[in-house]
Amino acid sequence: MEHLNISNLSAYYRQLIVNKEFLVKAVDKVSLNLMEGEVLGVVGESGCGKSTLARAVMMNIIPPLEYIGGRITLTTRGGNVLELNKLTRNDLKKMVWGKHVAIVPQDAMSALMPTLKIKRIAYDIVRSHDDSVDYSTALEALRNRLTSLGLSERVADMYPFELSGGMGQRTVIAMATLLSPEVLIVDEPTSALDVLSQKIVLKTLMDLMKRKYVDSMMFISHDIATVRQVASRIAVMYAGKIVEVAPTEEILQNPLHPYTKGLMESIASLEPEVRMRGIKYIPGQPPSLINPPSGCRFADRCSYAMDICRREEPALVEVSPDHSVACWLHIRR
Ligand SMILES: Nc1ncnc2c1ncn2[C@@H]1O[C@H](COP(=O)(O)OP(=O)(O)OP(=O)(O)O)[C@@H](O)[C@H]1O
Repeated sequence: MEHLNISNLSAYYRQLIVNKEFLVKAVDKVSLNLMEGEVLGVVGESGCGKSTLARAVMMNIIPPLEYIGGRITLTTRGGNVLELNKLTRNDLKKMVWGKHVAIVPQDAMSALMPTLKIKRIAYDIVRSHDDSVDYSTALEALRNRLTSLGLSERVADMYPFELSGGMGQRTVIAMATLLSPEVLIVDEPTSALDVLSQKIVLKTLMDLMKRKYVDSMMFISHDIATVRQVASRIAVMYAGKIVEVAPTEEILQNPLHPYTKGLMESIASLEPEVRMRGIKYIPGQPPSLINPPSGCRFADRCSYAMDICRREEPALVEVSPDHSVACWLHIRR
């Protein structure tokens, strides 16, 4: 079953620079889908639009971000189809967020109210999606969820600052998925953690899938080495666009887009700095998203660039089963 279908999604930031308005095309005509049982990794370097994509998929559009166009459909376990881009913010809050699609944003832990205990925060989260739930039901659900994910139920009585980085992240994940949504989006869930905590958080995420607390996951990270451990498919994002999507092993063994190739080479590097930054192997910078080039956005950094690459934008095309790429080297004209 396809839980999420994203088609031609665009979301731009409206920015005022010296009294002149500009649009930052952070997510530009992105199409992706998410199947039941899969973890889709979304990778790309800092600033390519990953967090904006997460917000746009949820339709959590707050100025200066604007929804420009595209369709996001979510199919529930019961087979209902919700078109998220057609719902009001209030409907999304009541009917969709937390219940059918949840997000653990970047730095989620630091966004929690430090003066409230975890149980109170969890109750507020549940109530914002379903105001018929009473406090003791929510608390029992939280305790059960914490223990089934290997956390002590005592966590419920703690304040956010009492939790270590890894434990805090696992608690945030448990709270975000308390209502067992079909889709979970996690944005850089392990970036700020030490290696051991990273492993434990990844295990918690996999446990969520195994126990069917969530049915599918979008795992956003700049770090392919982490993504490859959990994702069944990987989508590579560059300058607001998806440039390649394929099953994890396929994209690791046979990357087609020159940008993806650069990213893959970086995983093999012995230098931690190169592994972290990913794209150091490819000279140059990504283009400005205010006025991106009209052809392929990677053309200026690409050693294979041809005339057409600077003239026309390549569409994301399936070149072999399940393997799509947006690159003129691989698209038949
Ligand atoms: N509030 C904002 N106003 C204007 N531009 C923004 C705003 N937030 C982000 N951007 C721009 O949108 C683009 C995409 O940013 P986004 O945070 O989605 O990227 P990212 O891939 O998630 O990067 P990172 O991993 O560093 O968070 C960047 O060029 C960024 O500068």
